[in-house]
Amino acid sequence: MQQLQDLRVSNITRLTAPQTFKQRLPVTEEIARTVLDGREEVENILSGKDSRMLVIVGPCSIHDIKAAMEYAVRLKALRDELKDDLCIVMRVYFEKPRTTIGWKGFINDPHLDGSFDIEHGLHYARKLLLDINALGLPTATEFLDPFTPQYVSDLVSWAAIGARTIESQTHRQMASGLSMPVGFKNSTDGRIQAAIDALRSAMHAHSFLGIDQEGHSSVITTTGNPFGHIVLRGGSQKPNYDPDNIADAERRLQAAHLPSAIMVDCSHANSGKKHEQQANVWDNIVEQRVNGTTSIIGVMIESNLFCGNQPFPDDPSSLQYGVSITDACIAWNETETLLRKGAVRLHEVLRKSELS
Ligand SMILES: O=C[C@H](O)[C@H](O)COP(=O)(O)O
Ligand SMILES: C=C(OP(=O)(O)O)C(=O)O
Repeated sequence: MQQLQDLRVSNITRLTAPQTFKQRLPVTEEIARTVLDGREEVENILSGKDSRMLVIVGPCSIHDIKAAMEYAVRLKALRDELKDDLCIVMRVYFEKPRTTIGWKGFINDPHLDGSFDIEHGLHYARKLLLDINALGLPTATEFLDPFTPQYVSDLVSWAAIGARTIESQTHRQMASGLSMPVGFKNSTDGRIQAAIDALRSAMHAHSFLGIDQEGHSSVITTTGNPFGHIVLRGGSQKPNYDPDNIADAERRLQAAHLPSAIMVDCSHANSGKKHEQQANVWDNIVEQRVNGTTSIIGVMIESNLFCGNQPFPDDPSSLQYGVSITDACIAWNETETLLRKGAVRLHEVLRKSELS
């Protein structure tokens, strides 16, 4: 008999089950409080009970635990300082969806050397999420591989479904079972409708294939996620955060009988992938909010200790510390300045609406 399967599979390595990771790296009471409070803050912003601006900010991707922790310590202090006007959550992205090929993130290849040590990637990712939450700083991530949430989603307060997977039924089903609010990006070509369709799909119950906590192939049945919203990230080399595009998104959401809750990604096609442009997008969004566009509930910013990016290394020891190895980010100093400036501007509006 000729071989019928695995003709193009060179290896299958069994992974440790999610529950074993959780026993090795358990959640403490204090960490659980940070995760749950973070989710509740985001939910309150989405339902209009909390009028602060949600800010998902942090590196395009995590590749160095030490630098990520240094960033987290700084961000926690800024979160506390600006807490009256902004709800700051750290972007902690471990999975990178690629347009064609490229490094697929820290979980897939944590040693940056093509050894694809996913077992350690999951371990270090879980450990970093625990450490960041232990600071009292909630986390945000993109979920890409449908098995990843079983390993780390208990430590995440906001999740994204990215522009490259927004039309995928697998990802919509996954989002329907996630325990935290989820942002759905518009497609890479700029279409908003795919994000709205994803949002509607994820609100519903689904049954699909997945793994359970013991790592067994299982049927997962979900109840649907009521805390979804769209994220405008621009597309086809064009931004989509201007008032006309925001109004168009509001109309489409209303037509679909969905709440008008929109996040704007200051990076990606909204910045033309030029990190210097992110501040302009942020300023524009703050002004739209000040002028009464309450449908804009939050922003995403790609920021790192130092600005710009560097090529994926042949030799990981040659990397510059605190600089992105995926999309270019704004530097920490600029992040602090622009968030402080925006918070002052938003403060007047928040106080006015509280008084009225
Ligand atoms: O956010 C990161 C990138 O924009 C995304 O992973 C796509 O990257 P690529 O087009 O370089 O593959
Ligand atoms: C890949 C990302 O974004 P998008 O899906 O919008 O391209 C990202 O935020 O890292």
